[in-house]
Amino acid sequence: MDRMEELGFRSETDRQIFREAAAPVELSPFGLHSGMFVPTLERQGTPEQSRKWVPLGKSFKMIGTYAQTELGHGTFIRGLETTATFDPETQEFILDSPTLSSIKYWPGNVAKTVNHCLVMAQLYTQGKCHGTHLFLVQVRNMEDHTIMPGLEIGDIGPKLGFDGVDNGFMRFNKYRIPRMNMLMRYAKVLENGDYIKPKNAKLTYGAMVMIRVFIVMDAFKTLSRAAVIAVRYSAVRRQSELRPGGEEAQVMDYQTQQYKLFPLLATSYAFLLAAEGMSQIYAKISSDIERGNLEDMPQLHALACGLKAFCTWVACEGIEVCRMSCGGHGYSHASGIPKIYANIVGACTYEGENTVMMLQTARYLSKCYIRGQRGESLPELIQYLTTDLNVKSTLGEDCSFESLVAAYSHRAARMVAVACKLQQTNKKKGMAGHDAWNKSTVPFIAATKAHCHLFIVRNFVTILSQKKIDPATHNVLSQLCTLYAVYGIVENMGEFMQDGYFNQDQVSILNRKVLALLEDIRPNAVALVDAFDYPDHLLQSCLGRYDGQVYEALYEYSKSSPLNNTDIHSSYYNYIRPMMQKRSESKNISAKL
Ligand SMILES: CC(C)(COP(=O)(O)OP(=O)(O)OC[C@H]1O[C@@H](n2cnc3c(N)ncnc32)[C@H](O)[C@@H]1OP(=O)(O)O)[C@@H](O)C(=O)NCCC(=O)NCCSC(=O)/C=C/CC(=O)O
Ligand SMILES: Cc1cc2nc3c(=O)[nH]c(=O)nc-3n(C[C@H](O)[C@H](O)[C@H](O)COP(=O)(O)OP(=O)(O)OC[C@H]3O[C@@H](n4cnc5c(N)ncnc54)[C@H](O)[C@@H]3O)c2cc1C
Repeated sequence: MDRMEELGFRSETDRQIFREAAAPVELSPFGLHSGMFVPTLERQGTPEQSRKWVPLGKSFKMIGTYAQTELGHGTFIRGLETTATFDPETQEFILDSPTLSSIKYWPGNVAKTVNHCLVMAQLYTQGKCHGTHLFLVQVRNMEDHTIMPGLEIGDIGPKLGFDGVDNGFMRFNKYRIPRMNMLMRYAKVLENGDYIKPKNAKLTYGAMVMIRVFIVMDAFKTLSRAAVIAVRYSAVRRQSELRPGGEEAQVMDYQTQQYKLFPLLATSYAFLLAAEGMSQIYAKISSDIERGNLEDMPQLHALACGLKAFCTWVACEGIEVCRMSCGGHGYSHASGIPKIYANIVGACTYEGENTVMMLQTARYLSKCYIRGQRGESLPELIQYLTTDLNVKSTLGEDCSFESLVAAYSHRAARMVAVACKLQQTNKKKGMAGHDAWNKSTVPFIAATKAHCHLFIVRNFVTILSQKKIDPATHNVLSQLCTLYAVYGIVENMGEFMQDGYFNQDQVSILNRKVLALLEDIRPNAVALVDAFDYPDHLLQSCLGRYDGQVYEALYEYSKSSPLNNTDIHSSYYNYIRPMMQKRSESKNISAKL
């Protein structure tokens, strides 16, 4: 913190980069404080509350986290059971965990680190429940860090990853906080207990929308780091004879290795641009919301949910491909890839379980489809839904950006239409609305993935056609953009071909194009990963070192293994030698027998 002040880091982006460099492998125990707790105080508190609390948070006098999930509920926020009951006599809220399943469970850094939490609880006043709201709760003594009376707090135990984060549990026993500790920017409880409702109940969910936007950038960061490691290692690693009798080949010269890695390299660039595009959309719509214009709130929610789910799913699958493309050394922590995977794969679950998030986007697409069918105007990002589905592809040998975007638009429009028609058929069969929806959610998930895929391809193409980029760089980025789009079609050909959108010649063109692009990208592959400019300190990888001294690094890494501190391990004296002695005695006995 002090070091950031010394360095004059003011922007949150710079501070985030510094924090990542300071804790390159383990996630910072202050990540939720800076990334969720402080921004939520800023966005959900009244101006007075923000003025009072935000400086304390930014100066780390107050260290907090976001405590919403309970043992019994994480996804279904409306089902949360923690209660906050207003007591007009004392002007306090009484927080309580009425059931075992209501115990807060998972909140990061709640176990040992933070002294405050933003707690999501069902608000009761004048005997009526008004749904979930956020409350600022002090959980530890500011003098000696002991747990406040009326609270039970602890760590939830080992996890797949997130080792730097003390995820904890927290139980309230009639725990009192001042009335003014309810975040009251959008909803209020007056001194007499009257409840003033917000313009939209989902404004309370704003913190999660913000983090989902950040997670799209996390998907880029983690996938690109794994790609850097795998591509650099593939340039160093020589294995097997590509030409009989010749020298062992760089594994990057095998077409299969290129087909594994280069589309992931292209995806990394696509996700970086998508994350920047998503952030710009978030900045614009969230500022509209803060000024009271909620018109585009549904569109923001739908886009953030969909991209968060799509990008984390693809990134996690891609990181695993990078690990496996490094052979045995990829499985070692020396590669740096297992830790990258373990720390990002949780993002498919937290901040909104991916399937549930995709269904939120699907719900929005379903409503837009109906509006489109009625001839109503649609937001620009959704206008493809009115695409004429009778049109066939004009794709030629050049696989132009225009023909590729048209293909993705057609695929998404067709799949949304199929899912919506199934939902409508279910209703016509007499199903209740919720059953008609549930019985069409599998096609809706597929359609929503196609919707997100279109956003990323179109965004990549738009940036290449709008931004001023030098011709050489533009040429290489265009190769990556074309590879990302063509690879996506080849790998999902059924969805593009189901209605005969492509003819057989066009399918052959696409299959040839994806292989030709691998050869085009091969000469620039290392330069394209070097361009991410991740320092070795951040990658923490013997395989992905900039200097390529992989075997020297692996040997030094292995020698540093704690098991090498002694030549003979205590297990020999405690177990192996007694076992061997027992065997030899029993052998003598059997020999005598
Ligand atoms: C799944 C959710 C969104 C369901 O919420 P619910 O209240 O049940 O709403 P409905 O599904 O009934 O939808 C009603 C209506 O509201 C719209 N809507 C929902 N959410 C939002 C939103 N955030 N912004 C705007 N609009 C929203 C929805 O589209 C519907 O609109 P209609 O026009 O169709 O009526 C909700 O339960 C949810 O978000 N669940 C996920 C919980 C979650 O994300 N938890 C995260 C906890 S913090 C964490 O995980 C931290 C991790 C560590 C780290 O980040 O490092
Ligand atoms: C590493 C990590 C860190 C976390 N940090 C925090 C934190 O700091 N603060 C916090 O409050 N929480 C935190 N969480 C909790 C996290 O937010 C929840 O786990 C997440 O929201 C998923 O909810 P759940 O666990 O109830 O999953 P569930 O919803 O129970 O998921 C189980 C299955 O049910 C399915 N499902 C659920 N609802 C539906 C539906 N409507 N339609 C279709 N399928 C459905 C899901 O798709 C999934 O397959 C963290 C979790 C992890 C893993």
